[in-house]
Amino acid sequence: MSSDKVHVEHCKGVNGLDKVILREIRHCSAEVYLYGGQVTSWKNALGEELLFLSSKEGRVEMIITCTYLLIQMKLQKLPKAPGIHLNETINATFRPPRTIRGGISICFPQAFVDLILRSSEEDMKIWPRRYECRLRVALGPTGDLMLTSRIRNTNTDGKPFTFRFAYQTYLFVTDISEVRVEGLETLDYLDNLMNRERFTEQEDAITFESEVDKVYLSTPTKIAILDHDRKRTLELRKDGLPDAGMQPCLDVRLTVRFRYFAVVWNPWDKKAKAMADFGDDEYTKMLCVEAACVEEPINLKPGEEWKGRQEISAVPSSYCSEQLDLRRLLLSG
Ligand SMILES: O=P(O)(O)OC[C@H]1O[C@H](O)[C@H](O)[C@@H](O)[C@@H]1O
Repeated sequence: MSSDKVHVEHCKGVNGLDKVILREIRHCSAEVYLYGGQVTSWKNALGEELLFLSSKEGRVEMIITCTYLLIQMKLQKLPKAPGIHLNETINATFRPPRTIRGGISICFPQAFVDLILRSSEEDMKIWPRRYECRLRVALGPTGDLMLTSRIRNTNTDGKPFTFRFAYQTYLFVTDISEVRVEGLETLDYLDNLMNRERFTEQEDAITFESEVDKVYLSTPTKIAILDHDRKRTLELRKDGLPDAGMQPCLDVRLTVRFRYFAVVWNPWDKKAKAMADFGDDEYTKMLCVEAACVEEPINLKPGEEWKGRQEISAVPSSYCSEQLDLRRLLLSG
């Protein structure tokens, strides 16, 4: 790719670890490390960071292989549109879906990176299942951050396996006491701080005054996180997928709607102090809102593949939800 078109860049990050930077045309950006496939940065067009990263070093965990292989980096272009040609003497050949070389091509980029993680022999000792885990991290045309995961059972012994999944998304907020979460009101939740007992949310919107660790059930397709101080709303969507389905043949795709679960977590002051990889006051600057399948594990037979997806967009809080929908409709129409 020539330098004026570089929207995806593979480079070295902290401690020489490989990372990929995605840049969208209005200068929104996202960074993803091959180590863990972890998205460590997502910035809007003003260069403001929208994700939270702890200032402390993380813990050492016994985990299965966590360095993904980079399999594809792409600047996706719309097909170059055939124009209206008044001069019939031109001799180029136009034949959709082939592109037309010359004239003015309209490029509408959507940069993405595809990563893959496969079980190694070492992993088999810890979790004796063969799998292929694919992750696509993409920036949408308006700077939305889109994550798509596909997990495939590649067991050769005919055995199914089960797993749980979450996009543990640490959002940066200006001041947690000024944050509201909308879309989860009146829903049932399991409270992790009360032995996963089931309650019904009584508040009109969720606000934060103490530690929260809840798993909301049957959640809607959209959850809004309103950051009052920054006058910004983060909209998390976890739908837009075909219905869940299983077919009696190999190579089926299972699509699970993340709408069923959403984890909302903030450790608050005491737990923050007790966490070695978290600054004492950093709880005021973050909120975890996670699209997850944590209650019912996902079951995959050999050859089956599960797909999950999460999208987040950042918009000024002055947009009301109808305007959001209208804007999205106009952009997609
Ligand atoms: O420390 P970690 O394993 O990364 O988990 C951090 C937090 O993640 C989730 O949000 C869970 O609901 C919490 O119970 C947990 O404390």
